[in-house]
Amino acid sequence: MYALRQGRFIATQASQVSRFYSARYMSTIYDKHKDTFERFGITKSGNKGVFDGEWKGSGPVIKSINPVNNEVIAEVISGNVNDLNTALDKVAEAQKLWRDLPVPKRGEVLLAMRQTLVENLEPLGKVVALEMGKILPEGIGEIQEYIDILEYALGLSRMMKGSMIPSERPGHVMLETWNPLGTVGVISAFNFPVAVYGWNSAIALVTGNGVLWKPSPTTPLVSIAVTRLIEKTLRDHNLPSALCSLVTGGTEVGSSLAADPRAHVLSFTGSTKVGREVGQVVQGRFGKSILELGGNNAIIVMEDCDLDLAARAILFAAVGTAGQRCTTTRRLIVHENIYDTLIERLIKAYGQVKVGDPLEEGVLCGPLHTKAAVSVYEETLKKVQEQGGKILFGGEALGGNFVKPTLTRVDKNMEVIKEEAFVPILHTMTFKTLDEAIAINNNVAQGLSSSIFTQNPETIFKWIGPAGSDCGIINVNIPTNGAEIGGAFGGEKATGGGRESGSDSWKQYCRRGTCTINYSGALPLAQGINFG
Ligand SMILES: NC(=O)c1ccc[n+]([C@@H]2O[C@H](COP(=O)([O-])OP(=O)(O)OC[C@H]3O[C@@H](n4cnc5c(N)ncnc54)[C@H](O)[C@@H]3O)[C@@H](O)[C@H]2O)c1
Repeated sequence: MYALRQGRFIATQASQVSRFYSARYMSTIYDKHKDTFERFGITKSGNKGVFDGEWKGSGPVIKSINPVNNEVIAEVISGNVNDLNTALDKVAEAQKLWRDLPVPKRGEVLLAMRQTLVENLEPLGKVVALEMGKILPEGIGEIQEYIDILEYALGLSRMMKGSMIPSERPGHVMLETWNPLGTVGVISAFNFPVAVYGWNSAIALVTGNGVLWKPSPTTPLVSIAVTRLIEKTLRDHNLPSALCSLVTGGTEVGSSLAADPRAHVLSFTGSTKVGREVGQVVQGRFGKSILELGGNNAIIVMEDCDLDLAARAILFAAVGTAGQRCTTTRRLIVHENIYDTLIERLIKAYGQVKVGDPLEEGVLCGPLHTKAAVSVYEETLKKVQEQGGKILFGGEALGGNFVKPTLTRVDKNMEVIKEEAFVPILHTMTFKTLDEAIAINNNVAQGLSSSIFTQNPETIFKWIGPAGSDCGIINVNIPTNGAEIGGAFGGEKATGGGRESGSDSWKQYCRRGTCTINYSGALPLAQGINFG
């Protein structure tokens, strides 16, 4: 029965995918979306990928590739280490002016940036979809996230406060101040080519810092588009536009930025492998790092849950963004009594998923970002089978960068499920007791996001308590993805320990000053020490 359904699914998918190559993409992507690119001053070639108050670029030419058909969209002259050096000096110069603005005045500038993004919401979302490969609603959602965090930062501009601390000495006052650190270097990953910059830059700016952005080398166009909008806003406010500088490029520029003491905070989003190196380099120079690294997120499904709700949540969390979110659900831990029922529903739901052009309505799963990711998909499934697991649904590359979202049946001890494969593969397994389920959830190196589906309050409080999930994000009755900007975002263990966005994450972008002011005219010492 399943085989039959699966067979029909493969045929439909294959015909859909081949249509992309033949009809839809005969004209070049750039020409087809010329108006959108021209709106941001992006041409087919010769785009300058460095901004430090002026547009330039002395590094190698990099190509932005459309993941739907691997056609070059446009070329960018990236930056090199010299460009980075100059840009870091320019940001530092601009920051001197910015740090002296009263914080609510900084908030006004952020409000204007928000307005510019609102006016460009759809076109920017489209550039994300074209360059990264995520579906259009998610591309637009990413820009919306940037808008949301700017609103949050505007609120912060009236609320970032220090505290008064009781002093043990008479006639003394102790207080805490929060001042900017200087420059925040942002190195971002391909999968959130705008939102990661938004989360960091909005908070870095409201706290009085300048920002230097090194985006993923595979998504340079949208970083140019965003920087142009920010540049205009800063100029409109008579502020030095180098405050938000950009240096596109690859490993060389990234590693130089990590090593440079002029980047007082280095916010790195990417793989655990690279993040481990970056973290050590920044620590070696006593800089501050915010590390947002890989995840291996699980959903636990308890017997007492609302199964409809769980099934719907799992589908989008595992298949959305073609499995290329740091918070994608990669492991499904299901109570043994409901496993068969849930898997049957999921297989049915997976059969309805439309894989295809991210700009087409109704498509839920776009292509993988690169061809190399297709090999990761195939190799992971090979390992599943070698280690004794089974493929329950999917398991096929569909041509180009397209793959079929896949469900596997694995044992909780298999090595393959300990790795983060950045593709739409969901490993399913069973458990008997809550303790066992929590142990499985925690038994991986990564600690980003986790969820439980249950209606039992005791289970909920155990899950969020000291013997519960060891992740930074601990959800109940919602999936592992879909974080709101109001909370602190980030994870433990090999996810790096960083926190971004809401709550008190803003403090990471600040120098904390503990100030003791003596107005007594005498000199009493702390701890009652008397030197006579
Ligand atoms: N935790 C989070 O918030 C979060 C969010 C998004 C993505 N991610 C993770 O990012 C990964 C996918 O993104 P990716 O493939 O772009 O990651 P990646 O590690 O390959 O690259 C990330 C960035 O690091 C740069 N880089 C590469 N080598 C460097 C070096 N030696 N020094 C400094 N910079 C260097 C790259 O040019 C890129 O800009 C996944 O593991 C995903 O889980 C995590």
